[in-house]
Amino acid sequence: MQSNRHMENVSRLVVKIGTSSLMHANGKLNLQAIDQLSYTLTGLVNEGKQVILVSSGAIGAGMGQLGLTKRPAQIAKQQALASIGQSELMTVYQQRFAAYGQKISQVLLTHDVLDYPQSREYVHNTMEQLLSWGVIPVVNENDTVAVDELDHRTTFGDNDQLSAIVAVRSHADLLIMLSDIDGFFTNNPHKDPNAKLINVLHEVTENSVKRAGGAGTKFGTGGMATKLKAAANVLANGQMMVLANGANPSIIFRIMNNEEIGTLFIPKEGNEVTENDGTFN
Ligand SMILES: Nc1ncnc2c1ncn2[C@@H]1O[C@H](COP(=O)(O)OP(=O)(O)O)[C@@H](O)[C@H]1O
Ligand SMILES: N[C@@H](CCC(=O)OP(=O)(O)O)C(=O)O
Repeated sequence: MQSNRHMENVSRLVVKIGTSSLMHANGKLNLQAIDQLSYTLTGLVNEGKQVILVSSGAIGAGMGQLGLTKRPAQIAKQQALASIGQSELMTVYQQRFAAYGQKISQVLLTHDVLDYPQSREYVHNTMEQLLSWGVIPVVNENDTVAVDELDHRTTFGDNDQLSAIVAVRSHADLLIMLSDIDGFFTNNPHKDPNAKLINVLHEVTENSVKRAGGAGTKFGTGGMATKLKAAANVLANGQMMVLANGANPSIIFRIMNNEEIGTLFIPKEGNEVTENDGTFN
C-alpha cells in the first residue's frame, strides 16, 4: 500500500506490549503472541537495529498461575502476583528468544530510580552496554517496591508511561505500542460501532483525550487515556509513536515497512529530535 510513512531511518526502537496482548481471556499466557514477538524483535536486531522491549503481564501471569479471575484490590496481593508472574514471563521470553539465538536481559525500574541523577546514570550505562552488545533489555516496572508515597514517588502509574519515559530517555527513534485494538479511534470501538481509526495524529488535544474511555481489560491497567498521555510525552520530545494491534506482533515488520497500520503519532514538522546524542540518559 502507498504510504507517507518513513521508518527506514529508525535505528533504535522501543516496543511496548500490554497484558491483553500477552494473555488469553482465560488467564493463560498467549504463547503464540510471545513467540511471534520474540521472532520479530530478533529479526529487527539481526537487521542491525537496537531494540528495547517494555513488557507488561507480570500481574496477569501471576493471576493465571494462581487461577484468579479477578485482580485483587490489595496492593500486597498485586505485588505478590507480579513477583510470581514476572519470573514466569521471563522464563518464557528466555526460552523463545533463545530459540532464535537472541540474548535478552531483565530491567526492573521504578520512577525514583530515573528521577535521581546517580541511579539514572547507572541505568543509562547498563542500557547502553546491553544495546551495544545486541541484547534486548526486557523492561517492566519493579512492581514489588513500586508504591505511591508522598515524598518518594516510585510508581510510573502504568507501563504506557514507562515505555514513553524509556523511549524519551533512550532517544529512541520510535515507540511501538502494541495493544488489543487496531489503533486510536474516534471513539471506543467496543462501545461505538461507527468509530473510525485515526491514521495520523500530530498532537494530543483535550478533544483526543475525551475520545479515550477508561481502563480496558480485567488484567491490564492502562486503557486508552494512558496511551494518549504516553503519545503526548513522546511527541513533546519530537519523537514518533505507533499504536497498533498486538494480536500478531509480527505486525511490527509491516510497520517498519511503512505500511499504514495503526495510528502514527508524529510531530508536525517530521521526526527530527533536538539534542539527540543517540544514548540512554
Ligand atoms: N478511542 C479509543 N480508541 C481505541 N480504544 C479505546 C478508545 N477508548 C477506549 N478504548 C479502549 O482501550 C482499550 C485498550 O487499552 P488496554 O485494555 O489497557 O490495553 P493494553 O492491555 O494493551 O494496555 C481498548 O480495547 C478499548 O476498549
Ligand atoms: N507492571 C505491571 C504492568 C501493568 C500495566 O501497565 O499493564 P498494561 O495496561 O497491560 O500495560 C505488570 O507487569 O503486570
